[in-house]
Amino acid sequence: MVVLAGFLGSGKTTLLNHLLHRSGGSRIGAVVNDFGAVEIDAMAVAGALGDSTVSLGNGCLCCAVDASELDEYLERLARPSAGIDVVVIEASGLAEPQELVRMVLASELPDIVYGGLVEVVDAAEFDETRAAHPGVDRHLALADLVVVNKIDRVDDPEPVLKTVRSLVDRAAVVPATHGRIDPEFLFDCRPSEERIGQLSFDDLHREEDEDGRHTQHLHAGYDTLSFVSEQPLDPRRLIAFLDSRPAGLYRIKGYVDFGPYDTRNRYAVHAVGRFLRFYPEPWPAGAARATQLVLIGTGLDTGALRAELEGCLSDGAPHTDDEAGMWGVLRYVQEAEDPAA
Ligand SMILES: Nc1nc2c(ncn2[C@@H]2O[C@H](COP(=O)(O)OP(=O)(O)OP(=O)(O)O)[C@@H](O)[C@H]2O)c(=O)[nH]1
Repeated sequence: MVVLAGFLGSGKTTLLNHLLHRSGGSRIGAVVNDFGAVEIDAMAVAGALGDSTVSLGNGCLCCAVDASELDEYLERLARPSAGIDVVVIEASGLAEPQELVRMVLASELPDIVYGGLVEVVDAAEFDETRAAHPGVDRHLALADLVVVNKIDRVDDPEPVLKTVRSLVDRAAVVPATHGRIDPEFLFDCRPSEERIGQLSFDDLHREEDEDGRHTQHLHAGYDTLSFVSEQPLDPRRLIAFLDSRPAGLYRIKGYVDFGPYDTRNRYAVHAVGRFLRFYPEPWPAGAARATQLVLIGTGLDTGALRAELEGCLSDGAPHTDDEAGMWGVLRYVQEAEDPAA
């Protein structure tokens, strides 16, 4: 069992998808823990995994009451007939990794072996994330492997790599772009006995008891908004909304239906801090045409945001004379970018 954690939008799902495509002979199962009522992450990996994905849906895995709940999911993936070698638990971007590690260590399933904590870091947003959330340092100190992702977004990766190395406790620090790390590296990443000692149940409980379980979780101060609509969105209105998004709105993910503006494709959307990208992809056969978005941030007026998103709904006007309607969106589509390549 490998626990995959990292702050919102750092690239956990991207890394998981890379592992799924490059795992060689190993079979990988995944437990996807999303934050928000719409299971965007589960949708993003489901195609690649089929029956080997378990999605925990709404809520946060680190707040699950006990390990037995997790065991229920793991049992499905760990049974020999599933033929799965490695299970990756992708934590929501706001999860507390030590809670997840504690739950894996507490698993009563005989076949479950804890295989380490992988933390993904967004190299481009690292300084700001740390400044806003000092808890991130604590997470890095617990990690067995730190993937410093999005190296392509920084001019000089050395300063961030140096800072990360100063925060880890013997963990390997690997720079990466689009989560492309050697899977062998990750699967071999077993914690030494010393590390298990460091992450003993006692230590983890102690931390929990002293500080209170929920109050210090990263997600305690976060607002989330899930927006679902079967009515397509108007591309110009959505771009106007995104261009003026409030600073506290740190993360947006999901799929957008632009209706008649592009009947063939849905548009996966990712905003992380200042970063915004659309990824058009053909609608999967049989998929319901709908927009599904999750917005996460601090100090959000979720009622006002919902109203603004409702204001982005298309009024159904024909667009035949409006070829330029999608230009704003296409500005944020990157050509020939294939995260899985
Ligand atoms: N430029 C660049 N973008 C990346 C890289 N890795 C991931 N991304 C993009 O960053 C965005 C967020 O990636 P995800 O993999 O969804 O991040 P996540 O950590 O699973 O996000 P949460 O589930 O919200 O915590 C997507 O638009 C990715 O395509 C990278 O190395 N470079």
